[in-house]
Amino acid sequence: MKIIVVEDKKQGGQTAYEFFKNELAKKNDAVFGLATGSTPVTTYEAIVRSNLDFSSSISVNLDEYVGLSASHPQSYNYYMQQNLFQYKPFHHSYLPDGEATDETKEVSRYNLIIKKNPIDLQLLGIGRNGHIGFNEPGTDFALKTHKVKLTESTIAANSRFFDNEQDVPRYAYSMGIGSILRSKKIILEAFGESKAEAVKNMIEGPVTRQCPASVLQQHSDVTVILDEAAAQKLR
Ligand SMILES: N[C@@H]1[C@@H](O)[C@H](O)[C@@H](COP(=O)(O)O)O[C@@H]1O
Repeated sequence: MKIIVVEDKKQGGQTAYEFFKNELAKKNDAVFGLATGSTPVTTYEAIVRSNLDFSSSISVNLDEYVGLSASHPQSYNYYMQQNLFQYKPFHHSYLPDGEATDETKEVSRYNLIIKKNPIDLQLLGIGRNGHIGFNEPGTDFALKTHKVKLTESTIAANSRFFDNEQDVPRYAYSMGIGSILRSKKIILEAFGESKAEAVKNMIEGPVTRQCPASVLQQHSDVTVILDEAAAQKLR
């Protein structure tokens, strides 16, 4: 793993943006794996400020809450529209459908999309408990897309985006770790003290299902972008 420590999340976003720029320069029809949450916001801001053109590229998002429509303000579909797609449209953008009525079909549909569109550059954040996407502690590393029961700690952490904790969906669809690991290049961003423990476990801890992000130690091209606060527990 390569580790880059930046001054703040704005600089972190700029650093991640460079990866997008380099990928597009190699291949204008590249496939980008995209993430949501507060962490990638500065990356999307840097992309929006730039002249990068994604109109020949594909995006595939990591996850979506089960039960939320694409127009729900807390859905990840909505987040992507607001933060990126309205300014930088892709040739095609894929996300799981939170309102799918047949869950088994939805999982197969999404797996087929990932199979047909191998990810060149995957952007990741990390949960306070070490989750990536919505792959919570204990998840089998071989899994592809699956429906996840969110842990209490994730529900509590994500409740800040909702009016109250009761409104946070209890389930999500998530790309599995097996699929994430097949991305050619991965960048993971983490900002702030609340991520320091998960970052330490990811980088210095054993590879264990208890910290899903630790599996990234087994991938050959991972860059971790941290601010000082997120890096503070590293040796
Ligand atoms: N499913 C998302 C993840 O993809 C994200 O990386 C993580 C951290 O979120 P944040 O960036 O808001 O701290 O939690 C969420 O639950």
